[in-house]
Amino acid sequence: MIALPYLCPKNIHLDAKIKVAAVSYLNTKPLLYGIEKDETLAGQMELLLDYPSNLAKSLQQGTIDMALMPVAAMPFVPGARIVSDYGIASDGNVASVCIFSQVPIERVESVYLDYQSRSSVRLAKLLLEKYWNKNVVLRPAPENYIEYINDTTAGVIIGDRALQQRTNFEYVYDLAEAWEKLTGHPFIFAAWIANKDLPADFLAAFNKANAIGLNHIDEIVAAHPFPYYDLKEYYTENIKYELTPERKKGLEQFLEMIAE
Ligand SMILES: C=C(O[C@@H]1C=C(C(=O)O)C=C[C@H]1O)C(=O)O
Repeated sequence: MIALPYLCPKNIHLDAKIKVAAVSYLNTKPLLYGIEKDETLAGQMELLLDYPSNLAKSLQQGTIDMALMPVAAMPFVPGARIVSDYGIASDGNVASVCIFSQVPIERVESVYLDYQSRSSVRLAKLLLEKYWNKNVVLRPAPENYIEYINDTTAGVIIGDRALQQRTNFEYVYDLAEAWEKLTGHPFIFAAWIANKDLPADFLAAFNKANAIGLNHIDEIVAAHPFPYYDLKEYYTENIKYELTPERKKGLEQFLEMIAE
């Protein structure tokens, strides 16, 4: 039989770009710096931005191929695997993942859970129970929920909005710091995750490109004026980008604890 390569559906897919989705917050800018500048990668992939809970949904639904996905969603995405050495982590004191409250945690009776998050809301539930020993009402958050954080109702807020809210509340409880106190481990919030095999050469180039921005932090800070928080401190002290063995131990423990 004569092979007709131009009719083979496989060849059509050769032209399809790999759909990669990243977190749309400031915390991800250093990882994207090198990726966006790399012309070879740009030719191979399409970059989309969204908030974390939507990234998990898109990977689960198969509308994207790879995402900087919240690790708490891993058990719900069949075939999910970490495909890079970079992600969004913290060794304690992440600054942008906190429970915000106008009363001390001892008096909190209910907590709104940020609809944009998967990892931090799961972490908050775990910490309220095991670190603060509290039994509170957990509330799904409407879009404008920050307005309703008052009195004995607290709220988990993540990302840029959390950095903006730090001076608006009497009490700010950092969840990576509480996790570190509870377990002695760092915390990984999100990692580059795929649920299918992707070309090894693409993944290798993608991995390398992640590291480039980490050597250009001053330039990235200058390109993103942000009056609410010192981004240099955020990128160098609060967020940790390398998925080191020590940080992966924290991830392993988190996944074990949420599976219980
Ligand atoms: C530190 C952060 O890490 C994140 C928190 C996530 C989550 O809670 O699901 C997911 C991705 C990261 O953006 C943050 O957003 O502030």
